[in-house]
Amino acid sequence: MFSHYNLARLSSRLFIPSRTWTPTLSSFSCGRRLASTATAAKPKVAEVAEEEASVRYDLTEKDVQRLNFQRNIGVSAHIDSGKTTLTERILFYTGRIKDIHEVRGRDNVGAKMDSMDLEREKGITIQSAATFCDWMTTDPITNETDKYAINIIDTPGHVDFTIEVERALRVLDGAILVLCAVAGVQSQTTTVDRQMRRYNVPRISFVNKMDRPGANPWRIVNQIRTKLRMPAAAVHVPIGVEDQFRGVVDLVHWRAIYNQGNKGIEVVYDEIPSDLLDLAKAKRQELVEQLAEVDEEIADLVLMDEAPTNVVLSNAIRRATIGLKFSPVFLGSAIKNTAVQPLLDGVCAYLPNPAETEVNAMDATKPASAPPVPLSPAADAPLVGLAFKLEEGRFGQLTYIRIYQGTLRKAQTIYNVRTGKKIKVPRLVRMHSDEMEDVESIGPGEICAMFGVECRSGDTFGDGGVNLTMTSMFVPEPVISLAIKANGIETPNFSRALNRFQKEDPTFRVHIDHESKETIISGMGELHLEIYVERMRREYNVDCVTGKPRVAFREAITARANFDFTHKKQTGGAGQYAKVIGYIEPILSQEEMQEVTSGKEAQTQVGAEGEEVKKDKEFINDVLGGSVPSNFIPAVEKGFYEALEKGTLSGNPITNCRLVLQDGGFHIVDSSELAFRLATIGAFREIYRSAAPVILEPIMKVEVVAPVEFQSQVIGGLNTRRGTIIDSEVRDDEFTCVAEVALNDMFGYSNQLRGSTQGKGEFSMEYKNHMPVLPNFQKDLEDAYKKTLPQAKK
Ligand SMILES: Nc1nc2c(ncn2[C@@H]2O[C@H](COP(=O)(O)OP(=O)(O)OP(=O)(O)O)[C@@H](O)[C@H]2O)c(=O)[nH]1
Repeated sequence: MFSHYNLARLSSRLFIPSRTWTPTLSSFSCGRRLASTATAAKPKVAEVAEEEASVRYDLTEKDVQRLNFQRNIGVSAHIDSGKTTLTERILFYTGRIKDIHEVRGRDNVGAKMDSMDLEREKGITIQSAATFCDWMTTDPITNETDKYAINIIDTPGHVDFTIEVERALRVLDGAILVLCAVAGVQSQTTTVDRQMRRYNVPRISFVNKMDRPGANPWRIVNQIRTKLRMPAAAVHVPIGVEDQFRGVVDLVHWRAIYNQGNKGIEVVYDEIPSDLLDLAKAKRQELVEQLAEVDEEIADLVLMDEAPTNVVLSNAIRRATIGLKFSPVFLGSAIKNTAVQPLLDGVCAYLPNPAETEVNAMDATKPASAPPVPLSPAADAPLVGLAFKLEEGRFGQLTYIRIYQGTLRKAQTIYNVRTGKKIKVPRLVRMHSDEMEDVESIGPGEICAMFGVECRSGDTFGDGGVNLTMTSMFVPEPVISLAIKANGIETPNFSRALNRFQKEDPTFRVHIDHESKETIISGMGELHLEIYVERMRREYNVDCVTGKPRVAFREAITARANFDFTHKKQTGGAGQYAKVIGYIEPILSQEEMQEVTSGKEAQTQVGAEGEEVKKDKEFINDVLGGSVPSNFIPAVEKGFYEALEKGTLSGNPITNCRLVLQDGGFHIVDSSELAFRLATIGAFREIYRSAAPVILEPIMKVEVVAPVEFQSQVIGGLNTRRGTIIDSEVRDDEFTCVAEVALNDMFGYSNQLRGSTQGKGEFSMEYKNHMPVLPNFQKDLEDAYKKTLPQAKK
């Protein structure tokens, strides 16, 4: 048996090809260093790592052999960069599909990974799709061929479906960041970059669309360095540009790579064309220099004026990539079937295997502050798996699960750690987009799906051996909402569909407005909600009428206010009596609040019990001496959270608020849970205005791309919408402008942009954060809300 940390040494003795690990002590120690870098954002890992080595389950030789040739990767990018087109090629070259079908292709089949009818009609990816394939790669140094098993998740690019990217990255070990060779780093690229950083996901970059007029890979490499602040260098030089693009120079192994045969299926290696030799030498030197900035071994060689060998270079790229310090940049054109296979070789060579990613869980039996428990991808260890995505399939609920530790078997009894419920796994499948393959068991480090298992997205499963729960993923707050009702008589399918979608997608929320009795759905954008309304019609046969989309405003207090409130009611029979004393205050400063809402830190987390823990709402019980009996404290807490549901300024939920209960009073007969709940709500409403509340609105980062001649119209249009221009870039005949605009000012923008650019402008927007509205607008919102209140209507 071998300890987890001995993996590197063991690998060297057993089977690891030279390109994946340098079998020396230095690679071992580097592995440790990288592990701690990779988990820098997670608490107390360093302390734990030292002690926990003995707690970790040992890996067997079989484990190591399997894990070394296993990769779990995601393909993420800005909308329309070519992720689905690229994944289609990957599936074709790995033999997973027999032919290539294009997104919006003339054959009307559509790409494999866009399996929903809606996706094929709209030509966009809505849900992430999982698949797996095997890739045979030949080591250019040893000439040995190895088979790698790759799980791939293709994620949507549109920001409205950002949760799909979020949950995919949560369970992946590495990613391909796709960029367009013309547009480069776009708004959604920065979002994906942030998400990759949040989950410590190493990435290789792929500059796609090298065949497009205006393709310029060097500008894109530069943008990765400056805009994403990620040290990067190309590992390829293009052979031919734009429509002449026909292959790449491999700078690491010093050779030319071309595609031949049907749809580029054959990879041909050749000498580097003589006219590219100088450029290739300069770019290899640039690669070495960039690596020297982040890797000691290469830095030492550079200092001694020595050139690294191909093996040394390749190992350094791997180390630095896994260490989240560097991104190698590959070039290609998915649509022209050029240089996709070298990217697959790059996935195997430079992205980590499941054992190289440090993963921690929380002990569900201990408080949240207890140190995390590191997991080990050993097949014989107790099972720990995370359900990261739910989907309604033809045969019931399909639950996607990533196994972190142990083995999941068909017919095995497993436990949902949150609910403690026992479940027998009825059916286990490996997913290939909408098709599936039945399997008997799934080992650690793999992704599969179970049928007929009731759970929530984010639940952890175990086999009873350990009681561990995985930490949560970031769930952004909804920015837009609309009222919805069935067209005609409401059937049970109406609520069935809404329940289903809420369970699948944590960014989709449903609530009933108690005053207007309307059902309100909220989400990440108009398209997001539109897709669900359409799915209700198609999948549940429910035609819906929707109201006008409304911005999801929020309220927040900005100052502390003390309360001393008595709730008293005497109406004949038993009375009601409760007294509460304490204060409310903001938890975070304005700046901190903006950080939280922009997702730099997880705002909504799932605690040990699986319940949502809102970091921006907190109740503290500071009562001493029993002035409020302990059995009434939960009622005070409940009342507080109830009061937060609806602020009295505009009727929107209140965030960033802490209530501290310090004192109170009770009556031996008349006090009850109801009385304390009502007393807290009363106290809160009474002093709310003294806590200087403000209304917050979602601010969006808007990116517009249009031909240069329309630049002034576009900027003028954004200015009239009170936008702040934060970046703009002019390329040959196109320009990009990035602005921050309040979502409330963005309604109707697509029509305006179409009109002012003769239909040639495009825009995308993503949620940035919530900010206080201007005082006059706050007054308008308050007045409008007052008119909707029952007393105003009388
Ligand atoms: N010129 C050129 N066009 C490409 C290339 N790859 C993809 N495209 C085109 O770009 C468009 C978008 O491609 P998709 O594969 O749907 O992009 P995506 O990133 O998956 O899109 P979403 O999932 O909706 O974000 C399609 O019209 C493709 O044909 C390429 O290498 N060169």
